[in-house]
Amino acid sequence: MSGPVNGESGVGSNGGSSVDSSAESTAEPGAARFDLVGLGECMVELYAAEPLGQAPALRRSYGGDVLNSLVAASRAGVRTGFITRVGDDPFGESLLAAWREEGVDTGCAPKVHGENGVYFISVAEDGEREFTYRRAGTPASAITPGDLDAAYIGGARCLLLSGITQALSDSARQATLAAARIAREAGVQVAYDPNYRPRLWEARGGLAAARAAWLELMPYVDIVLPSFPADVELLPPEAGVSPAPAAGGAGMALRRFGAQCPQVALKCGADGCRLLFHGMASEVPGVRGVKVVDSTGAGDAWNGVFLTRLLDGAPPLQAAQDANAAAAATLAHRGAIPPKPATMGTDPRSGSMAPA
Ligand SMILES: O=C(O)C(=O)C[C@H](O)[C@H](O)COP(=O)(O)O
Repeated sequence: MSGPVNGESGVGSNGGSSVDSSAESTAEPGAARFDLVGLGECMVELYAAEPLGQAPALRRSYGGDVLNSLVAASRAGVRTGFITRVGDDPFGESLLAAWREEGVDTGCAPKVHGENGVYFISVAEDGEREFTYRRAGTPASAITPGDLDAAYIGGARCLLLSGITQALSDSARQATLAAARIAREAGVQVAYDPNYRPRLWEARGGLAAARAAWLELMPYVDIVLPSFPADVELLPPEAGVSPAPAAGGAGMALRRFGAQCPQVALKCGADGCRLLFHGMASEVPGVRGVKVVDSTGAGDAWNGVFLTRLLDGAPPLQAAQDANAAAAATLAHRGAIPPKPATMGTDPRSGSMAPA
């Protein structure tokens, strides 16, 4: 299965399933219960306009890469579900309520005993974010393959996985792999954002462990959604290629990711993104003139809208343009998830999305 990046719908397959209208698809879009389900952890999010150590008060929201993408996808009009575990502390119920309010199904997000993770956002002058985590031993990080419901995953058209979930614990890494296998078996497309977070991998074997987690998952991945240059580090070293992530630029990175997966969408921050779908390369410039308040969640919104548009049948180029607009809208707000009305129009299927 192949198609030009700016031509026919481009969600193909890495030797397995497909969610587009092509003949290989085993799951009829109409028959699926969900369009997009994701596995991960959502945390309580705390941030302030001032440097964290000087802020007299912090604002509370919530965020977690996969969940952020599901919210963006849900707002863009597809049916979503979140697979996780939620702590029964004072935040648990409000997390579940917030996700439901966004239209994200919580049927596979049981409330269990324990404390939910927390993360703090520090923002540099240019809007670039840094996270401080309090998430060791959280209920979500203790998820195991035994927590997965094969029918839930099999009832979706696409499954979104993340390297952050793999970094949480050994059982969460195994659950990520098990979910991918279930999806492959059921003919469900697998999308994967490697989202390399060195700080999360520190206690678990560092880059070598992160790379091993990436390598074990890739055979099941139909579409990979890395960021440049951060995620380039995960690629196995190549003879003659400098190990510096930015060496060779985004073009070289795209080629190297393309050697691992037939469909690559490489997010390049302010420069937009590059696509490599079945050998067809393309570049989509970012939205110009955006004042970056906080870059948190931009990549996740990008993933959610890109996948939504592909699931809608849009060509990858169009999907990427809409995803760039959604990411730009996110940059204008503090926190991972921007306020609902400011993000996009009420009828997302009717055309383009409007940045705030
Ligand atoms: O770091 C984690 O574990 C989280 O999930 C918290 C954040 O909400 C996302 O990381 C934001 O992701 P970006 O879209 O890449 O800014």
